[in-house]
Amino acid sequence: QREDEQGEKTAPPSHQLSFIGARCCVQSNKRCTVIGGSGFLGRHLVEKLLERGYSVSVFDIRQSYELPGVTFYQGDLCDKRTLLPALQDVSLVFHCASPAPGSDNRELFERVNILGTRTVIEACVEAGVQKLVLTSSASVVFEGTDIKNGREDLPYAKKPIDYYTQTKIEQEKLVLAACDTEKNFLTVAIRPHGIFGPRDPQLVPILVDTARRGKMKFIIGDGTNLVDFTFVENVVHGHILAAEHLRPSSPICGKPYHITNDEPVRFWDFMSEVLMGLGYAAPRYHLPYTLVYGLALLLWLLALVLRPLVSFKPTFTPMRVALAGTHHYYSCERAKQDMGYKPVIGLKEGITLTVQSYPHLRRGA
Ligand SMILES: NC(=O)C1=CN([C@@H]2O[C@H](COP(=O)(O)OP(=O)(O)OC[C@H]3O[C@@H](n4cnc5c(N)ncnc54)[C@H](O)[C@@H]3O)[C@@H](O)[C@H]2O)C=CC1
Ligand SMILES: CC(C)CCC[C@@H](C)[C@H]1CC[C@H]2C3=C(CC[C@]12C)[C@@]1(C)CCC(=O)C[C@@H]1CC3
Repeated sequence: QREDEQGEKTAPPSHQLSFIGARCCVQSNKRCTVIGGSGFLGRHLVEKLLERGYSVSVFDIRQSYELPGVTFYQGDLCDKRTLLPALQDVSLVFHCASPAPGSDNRELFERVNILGTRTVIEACVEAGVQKLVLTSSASVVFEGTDIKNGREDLPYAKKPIDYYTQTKIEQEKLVLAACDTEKNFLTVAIRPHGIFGPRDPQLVPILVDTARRGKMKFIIGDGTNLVDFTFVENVVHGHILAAEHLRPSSPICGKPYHITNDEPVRFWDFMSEVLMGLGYAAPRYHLPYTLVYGLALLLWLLALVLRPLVSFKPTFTPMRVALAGTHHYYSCERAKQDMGYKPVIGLKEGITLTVQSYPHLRRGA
């Protein structure tokens, strides 16, 4: 093990890692914990970290898989006592836990994303963790109107489109404000957008379910709006780059970074390609954006009023309609400059890999 100019333990070149990793223990600066590691992004991150010679622990409210070499800690991140054991002797923590965006449960979002993140920061400091990488979201600046090539200096949304976004804003502010080079506690926030890939529980399953119910016939608006969809491996790559560039002298300390595929695509072309890849027809008929948004708002209000009596979940929520009918794509120039980010998988290849990974969602399966 070597030491760099900051006195930090550094890893040997990556070709040595598998050899050393196979034979003995992993260096202390390669011990990390992934909070939310049972989830879609979390599990992909865990797999890549293992591949790169890290020793990985997972902290999550549920355990969704087993992997040799991964220690699981099950618990709620809002509870510091259960969280602390998962952070012992760890120098790096990834925080990618959140309630699902579709849950519309204000109390839950506030508890987990705001109070819980405060707890994560306190626990990291108490346990002597040196680096915290947060999975934020590019949506923290999205208010339901067009964003074209948005950079990180856009202001946070003043009117966030839902509780998920509102609490992701607070979460990001907390983590970035906690960055303290004097105390050697360094933080950074990664803002991905529209993550897709194998095992995604959201985008493709919701899309297929909507198609199977015969509701995927319409294009909201004129269909030319450009959006970022980011293949999960690129998001993982951005997280690992951020962790490895996080040093006291680095420009990335305390900053947010957009991580995208850097290939904005028409929202409806992307949806059509996924649908057709799985054997479903692409949507064809156009509906005016304002009409659909108004209807979605009405349905959402109705669901809210009727909640004590009946529970129903509309497919076309105002949030989904806004995401489907506006431009929202982001520049990842800052990540390219400060940490040499470049997507590792192109959009076309990402779509192919994703479609292939869902044989059970194919038409007729
Ligand atoms: N999926 C997407 O398109 C995008 C996701 N993100 C962010 O990426 C992160 C990961 O998202 P996904 O992997 O898609 O979601 P996911 O739902 O698959 O994973 C989230 C994980 O957090 C865990 N979790 C939730 N509450 C917890 C609690 N109280 N204590 C411990 N663990 C808890 C869940 O059990 C789950 O395993 C989230 O922070 C999300 O906000 C950001 C941008 C886009
Ligand atoms: C029914 C159809 C009109 C739309 C089906 C696809 C949608 C489920 C997805 C399209 C864009 C996605 C997206 C997210 C969730 C899934 C979609 C709405 C996020 C809200 C997930 C969390 C984030 O941080 C931002 C994402 C933006 C894009």
